[in-house]
Amino acid sequence: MSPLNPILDNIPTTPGKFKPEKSPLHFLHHRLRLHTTLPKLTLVFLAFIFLFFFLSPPSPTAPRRTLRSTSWENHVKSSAKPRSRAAPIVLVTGAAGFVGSHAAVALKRRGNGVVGLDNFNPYYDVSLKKARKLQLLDRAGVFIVEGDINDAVLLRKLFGLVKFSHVLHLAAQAGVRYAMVNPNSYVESNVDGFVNLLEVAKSVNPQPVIVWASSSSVYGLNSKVPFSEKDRTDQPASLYAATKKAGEEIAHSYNHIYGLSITGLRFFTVYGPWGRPDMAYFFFTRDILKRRPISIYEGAGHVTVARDFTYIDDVVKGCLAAIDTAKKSTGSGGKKKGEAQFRIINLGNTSPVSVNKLVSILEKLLKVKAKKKVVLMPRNGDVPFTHANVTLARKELGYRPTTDLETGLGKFVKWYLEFYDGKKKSSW
Ligand SMILES: O=C(O)[C@H]1O[C@H](OP(=O)(O)OP(=O)(O)OC[C@H]2O[C@@H](n3ccc(=O)[nH]c3=O)[C@H](O)[C@@H]2O)[C@H](O)[C@@H](O)[C@H]1O
Repeated sequence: MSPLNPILDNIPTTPGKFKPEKSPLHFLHHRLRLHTTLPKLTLVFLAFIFLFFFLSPPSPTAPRRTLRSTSWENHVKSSAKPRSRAAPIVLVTGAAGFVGSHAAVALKRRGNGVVGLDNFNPYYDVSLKKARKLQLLDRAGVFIVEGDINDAVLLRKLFGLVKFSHVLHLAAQAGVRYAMVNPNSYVESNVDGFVNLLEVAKSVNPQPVIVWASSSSVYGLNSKVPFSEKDRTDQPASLYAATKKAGEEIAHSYNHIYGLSITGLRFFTVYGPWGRPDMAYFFFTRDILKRRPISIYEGAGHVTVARDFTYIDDVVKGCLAAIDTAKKSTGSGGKKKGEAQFRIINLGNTSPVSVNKLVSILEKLLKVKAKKKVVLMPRNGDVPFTHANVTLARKELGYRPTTDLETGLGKFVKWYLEFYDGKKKSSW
């Protein structure tokens, strides 16, 4: 794991990189030419202390706790300072992710205190996550701690440093199809990690409000459209969907037992600049530009596959409105003091577009004809159709999506061409 906090960049990461013949002990010994036993022993002791503090390997997930640890703590505290006393102070998990980076920047820009947390895992190109950190978060003044939501010690440390009023929990193992490749990663992040976060959140005082990302995939095989929060969600089509649904049930139990105020937002296929390379619109763009064939799924009986593609700025507005409209948690120190708010809200675009149409928009924007292969949708967790009913989002959050797919993809393509051409890095 590479150190991402600039102040910690020069600390050796692995003991194996340390060359004994150039150790501080050797250096001091050589320079001082000590001949008596007592000073030698003192020197050995001092050297041992030095080696212990500076060269002990960090835990794989927690920030490096070295003699300089106060530096990262100070960064956390200063990033958490809101512009005005009444403004929210938000811990954003998954802050180097697609939605997380945009949301953290938007919160900071409007004057909230914001601290990011992200484990920079290699599910997709880590350099894109690092670029989001450098070009979005650092520029906006959001400090990001490299760590994992499964690290309870780190979470408690963060809550000890800052009285977070809200957690915007966006850290997750995303992607529908990858769940067949690495099922355990979904349980680890979306179930274990979420429980770990809620355990810490319920026990601190004051308890923060939790706003978190669920998914349209919980509707699974539901065929009643548009999808309303009242529709059944007990037929997941993928393990990803099952873990998001589990998250909703877990959230309910923590709300019920401990008085945590929790809002789950069901995101519908979010896309836009700085997006995720594992998503179809993103890798279709890469493959069309590289003149590689792309597979367009269709359902049995030539049924068109479609998604309610939702532009990132609309989703971010929904996240911020969820923070602003959430009622406070009622518990303290792990004890419920009264009923707390529990919400589940769709954040979609309300106008599904077929994958065929998505591709034709990309062809127009990229000025390249795609090499299309129409294939039967594999049994890999995909569902044929999503369509959000956002009546509740409008009522609760004042949510009104404003970006159609053509406009949103135009912004994505502009970013994509600048980012990858600018980096002269066309393959990943
Ligand atoms: O809202 C969600 O809950 C999820 O949204 C997203 O999943 P999806 O809606 O499946 O998006 P994405 O993979 O971009 O496929 C888009 C379309 O292209 C079709 N598709 C896909 C691949 C391919 O090769 N061909 C193809 O036609 C495919 O069948 C689909 O119709 C997030 O990844 C997920 O993390 C979760 O947040």
